[in-house]
Amino acid sequence: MSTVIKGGTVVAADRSYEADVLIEGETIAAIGDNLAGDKVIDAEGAYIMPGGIDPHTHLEMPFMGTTTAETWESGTFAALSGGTTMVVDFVIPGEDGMLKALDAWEERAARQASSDYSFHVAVTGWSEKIFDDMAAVVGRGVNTFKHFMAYKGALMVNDDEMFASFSRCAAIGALPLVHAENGDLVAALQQKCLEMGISGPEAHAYSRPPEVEGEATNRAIMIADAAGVPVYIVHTSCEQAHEAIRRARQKGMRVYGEPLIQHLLLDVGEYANADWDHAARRVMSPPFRDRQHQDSLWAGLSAGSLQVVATDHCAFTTEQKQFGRTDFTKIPNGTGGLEDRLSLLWTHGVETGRLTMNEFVAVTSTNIAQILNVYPRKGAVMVGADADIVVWDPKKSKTITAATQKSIIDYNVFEGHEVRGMPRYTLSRGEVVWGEEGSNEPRPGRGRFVKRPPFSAVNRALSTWKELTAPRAVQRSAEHMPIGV
Ligand SMILES: NC(=O)NCCC(=O)O
Ligand SMILES: [Zn+2]
Ligand SMILES: [Zn+2]
Repeated sequence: MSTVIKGGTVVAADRSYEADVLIEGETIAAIGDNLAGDKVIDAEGAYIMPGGIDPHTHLEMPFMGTTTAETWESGTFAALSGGTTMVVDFVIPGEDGMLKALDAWEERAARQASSDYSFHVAVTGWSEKIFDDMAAVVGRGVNTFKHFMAYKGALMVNDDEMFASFSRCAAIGALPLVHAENGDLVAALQQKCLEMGISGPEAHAYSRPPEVEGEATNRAIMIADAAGVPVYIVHTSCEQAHEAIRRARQKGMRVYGEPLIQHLLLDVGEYANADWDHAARRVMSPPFRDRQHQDSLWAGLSAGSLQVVATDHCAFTTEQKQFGRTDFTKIPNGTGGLEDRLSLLWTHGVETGRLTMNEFVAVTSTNIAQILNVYPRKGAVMVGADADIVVWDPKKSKTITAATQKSIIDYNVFEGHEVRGMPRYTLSRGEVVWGEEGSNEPRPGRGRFVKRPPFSAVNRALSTWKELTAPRAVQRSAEHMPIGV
């Protein structure tokens, strides 16, 4: 059975051109003029783009004494409805270690996911077992490891542990990811706010100023440089962190920065809202910033110093947020955005001229696939690639509201935002899973795990360079040594 998408404009990361796209089974078989297939999908007036990849989600994740309420079933369905065809979710090891945690995540995802998925695994300490398990994790198709510099007393790792883990990543061809906030400082500033009697959600932003993020970002980059490994900074929210990334990249270091759609669009003023629930629903780390930081992030996306737009979809219900009713440090950290990332970025990026359509495709899909070493199987409209495609209608519009969203959370932090640009159809491996001819129901069990091999081109190049420039002892003959040595 073949399908042809007809009458649209293919928008890739490097160019746009008019063509039909022929799909045979699960893959793209041809791109060209006047193609024919058993089934026709109308793309007149629309753009044919690679499906979005969200590289940062937390579905059903145990965190801060509770578990994120978005399930694999609801989260991946919400993703498809917004044009995202693959999510990469964070596995957080418990007492049983990485491999058991990976088993648990795989089981939940395999049973429920409608979209394809992959994983990152967190390194939350250091031991011989973690050293060994990291190689086993890579053997199972996961090439990225997450490090939290914040969440003191829970997930946080120190500099020694990060250096050990980053060095291990270099050896096994993996990419370290970092949540960059100085966890000691955050803990001290949280305590200070509580002592001052500021216990509401507004204290969340006071306790995590941009400097705390900028310092940690710079430190993570320096540790990665010493270890000889590329590094990916998750949820880059401010100029200070962006500056550290920009500076490192100008020096030739292999550093990636990931702004979130929330940090691009939502303002720190949200935490001052008189309604406690409104403010608490927006508590995430790092917190929202002001306009100056948002402008810096937008500039980074067009300048190329930031490469990816994600969501860090980590969604808790209002009831869960209320665990922190009397103490902001107990409000579960996290917000959502998985469903609306593409429409919001299109509206505020492409429609305003901040981004070209090609840059939009790059930061929502292609760059991510390249960085995560799964390109061009994912992230490309190309012959031989998986037919994960969004037929994007730039004229379709909606007002975002929790009342109609696919996410099962009882609110949406973008409530009331108008967006223009939405999927007409979303195809996952050749099948319409959302749109006028789709069933528009979750398809639990349809999604597949996407293996990502180690040793990307960047890993290899950096290892080669590090080996060439490694410290070497100078061989000196006895006559050039001080007497007595
Ligand atoms: N970002 C956030 O507040 N929650 C999710 C966990 C993390 O990524 O830090
Ligand atoms: Zn984080
Ligand atoms: Zn996260």
